[in-house]
Amino acid sequence: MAANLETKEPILEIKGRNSLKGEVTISGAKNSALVLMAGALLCSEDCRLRNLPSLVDIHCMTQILAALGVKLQRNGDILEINARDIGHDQAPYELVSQLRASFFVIGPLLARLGMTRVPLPGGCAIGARPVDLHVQGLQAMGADVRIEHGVVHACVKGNRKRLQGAKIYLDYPSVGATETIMMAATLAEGETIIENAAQEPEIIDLANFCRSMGANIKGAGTNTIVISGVERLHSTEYHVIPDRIEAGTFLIAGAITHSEISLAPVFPEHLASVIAKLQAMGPKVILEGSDRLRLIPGELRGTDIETLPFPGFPTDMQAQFMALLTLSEGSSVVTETVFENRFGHVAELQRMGADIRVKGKIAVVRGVPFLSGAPVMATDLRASAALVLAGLAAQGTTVVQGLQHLDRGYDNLAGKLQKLGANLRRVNGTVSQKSEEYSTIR
Ligand SMILES: CC(=O)N[C@H]1[C@@H](OP(=O)(O)OP(=O)(O)OC[C@H]2O[C@@H](n3ccc(=O)[nH]c3=O)[C@H](O)[C@@H]2O)O[C@H](CO)[C@@H](O)[C@@H]1O
Ligand SMILES: C=C(OP(=O)(O)O)C(=O)O
Repeated sequence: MAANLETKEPILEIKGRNSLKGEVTISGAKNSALVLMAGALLCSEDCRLRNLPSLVDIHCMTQILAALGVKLQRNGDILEINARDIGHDQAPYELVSQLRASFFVIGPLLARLGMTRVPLPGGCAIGARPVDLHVQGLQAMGADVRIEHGVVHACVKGNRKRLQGAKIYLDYPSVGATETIMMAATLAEGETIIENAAQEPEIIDLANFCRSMGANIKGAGTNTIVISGVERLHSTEYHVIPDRIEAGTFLIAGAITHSEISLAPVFPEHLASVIAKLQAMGPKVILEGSDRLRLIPGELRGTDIETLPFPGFPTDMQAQFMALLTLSEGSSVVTETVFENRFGHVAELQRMGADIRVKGKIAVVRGVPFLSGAPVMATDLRASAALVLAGLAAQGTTVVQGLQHLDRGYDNLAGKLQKLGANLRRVNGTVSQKSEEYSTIR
């Protein structure tokens, strides 16, 4: 029990074992919106992004663009961006250090200005996360790149004004490196071919966004992307795709609480591996119309999961699935192949009674009959979601700390769960175990 927990940080108190009901609206995709905001730097005319989620990461990216001299205006889920006058070539360290996607400004800034300086990025502490593939790609396109005091300095070599098209093979299909090279190549001279490119839906969204501004990009969504550089891009209005990871998190919320819920809008093809694994465990996922999913709960059986680049099972869903596996019958093996340090949630799930053993990149989960509420600390974004999910199913009260991680990437997760009937509340400051202020228990 989390009795009389004293904390000044905001926390989430969850009373578990409530069933959920109803429909949840899925917000725009964080990882798409962030890279599209960087992509807007490629264009000197107005860009309007619709369906932007409300997240700390988005706010932070807005501040980075503003610090570069970009004019921005947000109205609800719409963001107007005008990057005609980029006044600074250096992105500010205090902001860039807070999120990984901040580094993605390097490609567009280099393509637009011929030079730029971008500090090494932050983001979830889930591995070393180097930027060597981004750097090698830019170098192949004729950039001089050096790293000094944690800042990447890049400029177009010699007296050329534009980057040059190149054939680039990625040693690993890195999402970020594919995006950096794609954006840089959009305004380069000649043709760029990216081989072993990432195939994530966010790559297709970036290609569609750039195309809507007049870029010439083919093959996005396959492992070979061909970009023919153009001299300039024009104004656009663009709708961000739904967040497949938020959708996956809600599917698990339904499965772990044995509740029937539906979610929309979603692109079901973005969730194919997640749906396949859920169905292998017992619940059913039904497609209604073209963009609504209904989760029908079922008895939970363990299954094995291996994270892989898209279309494989997403690393950004591994922690949430692990929460579900802790309550599933039998043993499951979870193999994390994308990031070398993405098991931060394990120790916290163990505090709630989960039976998990970790060796290197493999975790063996043996299902237990129940989890018990406990005070737990989120170590990164998806770990925080996993703890919330575990809390929804646990007996008693779970108190999740470290909400700065959750706020980076989930648009009002607590509010959306509350609307579905979850018994939770967010508290800023000191908390005790008293429960009068909880929402009504069904
Ligand atoms: C803001 C954003 O979009 N974040 C997503 C993006 O992160 P991000 O773009 O950082 O992920 P990458 O695909 O680049 O990283 C995958 C692997 O490649 C390695 N690597 C990457 C780049 C590089 O230059 N050198 C290198 O070795 C990384 O350390 C990691 O082990 O894709 C990940 C993989 O789907 C997701 O988990 C993140 O949510
Ligand atoms: C790892 C993630 O984000 P980032 O790359 O921004 O750290 C994530 O979205 O799960």
